[in-house]
Formats: sequence, C-alpha cells, structure tokens
Amino acid sequence: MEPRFQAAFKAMEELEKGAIANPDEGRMVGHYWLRNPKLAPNSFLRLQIENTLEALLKFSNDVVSGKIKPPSSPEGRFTQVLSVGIGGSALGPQFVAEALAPDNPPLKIRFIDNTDPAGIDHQIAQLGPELASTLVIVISKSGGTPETRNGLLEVQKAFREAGLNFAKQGVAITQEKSLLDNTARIEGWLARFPMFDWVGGRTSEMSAVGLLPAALQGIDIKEMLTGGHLMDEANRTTVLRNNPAALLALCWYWASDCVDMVVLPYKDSLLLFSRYLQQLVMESIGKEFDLNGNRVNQGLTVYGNKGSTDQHAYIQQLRDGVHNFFVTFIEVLRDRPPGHDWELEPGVTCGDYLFGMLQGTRSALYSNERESITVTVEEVTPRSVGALIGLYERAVGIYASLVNINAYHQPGVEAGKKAAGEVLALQKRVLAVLNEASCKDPVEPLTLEEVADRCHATEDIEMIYKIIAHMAANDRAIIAEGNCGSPRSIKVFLGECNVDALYG
Ligand SMILES: O=P(O)(O)OC[C@H]1O[C@](O)(CO)[C@@H](O)[C@@H]1O
Repeated sequence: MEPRFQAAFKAMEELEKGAIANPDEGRMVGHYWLRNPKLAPNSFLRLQIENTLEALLKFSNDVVSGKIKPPSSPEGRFTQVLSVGIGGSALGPQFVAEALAPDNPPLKIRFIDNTDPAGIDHQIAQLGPELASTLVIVISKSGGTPETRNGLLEVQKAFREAGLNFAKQGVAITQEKSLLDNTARIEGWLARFPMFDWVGGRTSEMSAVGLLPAALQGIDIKEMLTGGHLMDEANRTTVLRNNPAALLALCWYWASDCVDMVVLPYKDSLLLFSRYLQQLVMESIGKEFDLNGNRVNQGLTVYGNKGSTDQHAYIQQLRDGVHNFFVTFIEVLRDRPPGHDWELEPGVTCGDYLFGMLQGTRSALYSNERESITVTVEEVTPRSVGALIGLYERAVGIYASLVNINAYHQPGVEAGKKAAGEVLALQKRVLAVLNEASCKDPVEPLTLEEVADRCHATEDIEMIYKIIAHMAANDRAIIAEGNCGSPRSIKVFLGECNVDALYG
C-alpha cells in the first residue's frame, strides 16, 4: 500500500495548498484552514477565517454576558438557542452539544433539523414563553435548503403569533448573497456570519456553523480548534505508521469487504458521534463513479449508538450473525471528573464495568474472527472532540484517495431533492384538476384513474394515490370516499370550489 499512500499524502498536500480537490463542483476544499488560518492559500481567505472567528467570539460573549439582549424578554438576556438547519448544518452542532455542553450552559440549545411540522411544533412548544429569550440561528450553506427554509417560516410564524420581532432574535449562518443571507440582510436580523464556498456542509463543524452554537453553550471553541489543529499536524506525516488518519483509512481499506462500520463509543456523551460520522463518511464515500468515470459503487455504512447499551440490542448479531462489518470502539480512559469516583463493590467502580464491557465485547468478537479498531482518547474535552473530528475528516479524505473517488461532492442527494420537487409540482396539478371537477354543478367526484388521466400523468397513479391519501388525512378540503385498501374504489373531490384558482 505504500505507493498508494504516498499518492494520497501528495493529494492531501495539494488540497491543503488550495488545489481544486472537488473537481465536479470546481471548488477548493479548505476545512483544514479553519483551525490553522495560516495554511490558507492567500491572505484574503486567511483574514476571512480570522475575522469570522473574532466576530463570532465577540458576538457570543456579548450574548452570554447580556450585552446583546432580546428586546422583550423578562429575563433581560438570551436563555435559549434554537438552531434551524439540516445535514451538515445540524449534525456537528448536535454532536458537540451532546458531547461537551456543561450541565448548566449559559444558553441551552434545541434543534429543528427537519420539515416535520409536529417535530417543529414540539420544539416551539417546549420553548413556551422562553421564545422571547430565544436566539434563533438559521444555518444553511446554500441558503436555499427547503427543510431549513420551512423551519424558518414556521419559527417566524410562532414569533408573529407571540407578538415578537423575529429579526431582533435571528442570526443567519450562510454563504454571502445566498437567499438566506439576502433575507437576513433585508429584514435586518441581529447578526449574519459567513459560510465559505470552500467548506463543505459535512466538514463545517469548525466553521461558524459549529463554533457559534458551541460558544453560546459555554464550550471552549479555541480548544476545539486546537484539537483539530494538533490532529491535522499529526496527520501530515508521510510516515504511514505514524499517521493516525492514514492508519484508520488503512484499516477501513483492509476491512472493506465488510462495508458496515459500526461505531461504538463507550461514553454516553459521544452518543451522536456515529450519527455525525454517518453523514461525514457516507456522503463522502458513497459514490457511483470514481474520478476516472468508472462505475465503482463505493460505500461504507455507518451505524452505532453507544456501548455498553448496544450490547443489549444488536451485538448478538455482530458476534454470531452475518459477518459484513467491522467495529470501531471509541474508548475514553477518564470515567468521571477527578474526585467524584467511588467503588460500588470492593475494588470496582461503575466505570470499571464500562471498561470491562468494552474489553469483553472486543475479545468476544475477536474470538469469533470479528475484527475491530479501537480509538482511545483520554477524556471527552473540547480538545479531544476537535481531534476526533479532525481524525475522521482526514481519514475520509485519505480513504477517498485510496479508492479514487471525489469525497467532496454529493450528486446523489440532488436526485432526491429534484424528485421531491416533482412530487410537489404533481400535487399542484392534482389540486387544480380536482378543483375544476369540484366547481362543476353538480360536483364531479373523480376516480384516481380519472385524476391521473386529467393530470396527463397516468404513469404516476401510485404517487397520485399517495398525494390524495396524505392530503385527505390532513384536513386539506379533499374528500376521498371509498376504501383506502382498494384504491380503485376511491372517488375524490374537494369540499369547496376555489373559483380564483379556476380562473387564475
Ligand atoms: O447547509 P445546506 O446548504 O442547507 O445543506 C444541508 C445539507 O444538505 C446537503 O447538501 C445534502 O444532504 C448536505 O451536504 C448538507 O450538509
């Protein structure tokens, strides 16, 4: 493997110097500069990074100290953060909050990371009167992701209904001049922080995306950056056996007949690490074509929660069942902060049990020829979390070089987004057809075949059935009579005719 690693190291060196490492999108890949701005290929980018860090530190200090206040909160200061974002604009902040937020943070954080109305309602309801002291951070690199836009619109509605001025409590993190940036600027939001073209969503935790929410929770973000920076330095050696990320990528390569990567941190606070890695690894490595255009269908499937909890869920299958995986144990040496430990039986602490479970599971797997990797950190601190993120970011990049794919684009995601748009367009046509039939006198109930025919979408009849079932279940003025279980029996019409839509 040595020559291939030397090629991967060279590619990484070029990437760090500002090469167009994401060729399809014509982009540089600069997340390593975030923790060492001196590496940035020019002084303009270096200053952008430094100024953004300085600005967000000042902003978070002012919010935490109460210098920046919400306009109409009885507490007189911000007490909550509501983060609206999805994918790379949520997973890092969620992981870091779970891993590092103190028990009583200066601001507590909540997330809206979906376009599920009930989920959004739940988050807003949980805030209750504290909405008045909630700082809403809307995070979207592109500034146009529909789920995030919907979350924003829902939150803004809640603010209006509570008689609050959203702009005075809203912060945008997005690329300059994106739709979100323009909205925030025109509406005069409290603050805006930039996302950079050369930082991908899934590697954005150490940009404003991850750093601002972390700082507001009282997490030492400079330590996170230091951890990432030190890890990057260790990963720059071209001596394979001394390079942690290269060794990790080598293990993945060695195990790549087993495409399932089970990540098991034995530490509750690292529960969301595997969820975070799911995007980082799968969106980066899961590719149809290699860089030469050959179909390769690459991928590593990441899952896992935490040990020893998962031992009582699926470890049975790992030990005895289908052998299509390798496990990564994340071992944390420090059980508790110093001075808090006690022996619950002579010579044994609670943490000793956790340790025993990890080692026992590892041995039990090994005895049945199931291989594993162990990543050990001394304790969960901002520095070690920064280092873990740095380790996996670099391992993904190196692995991508080994299998000759572009780790930094996500063409497959676009297909789903486009298809979702087509479903919503079809829904509008269905509504128009139903409206026309429902405006007749007498109303003309239609079968699904008739709806599909009039929509000129006979091939989409199943989707039309789904659209109608969904709308009928949601008080949308659609009346569907018949038996859901036998779609041919269904007849549909609207409860009222919308004359404007008919002629508009
Ligand atoms: O930050 P944005 O532009 O809203 O995108 C959110 C996420 O959507 C994706 O583009 C596709 O899932 C991710 O790569 C990204 O992290």
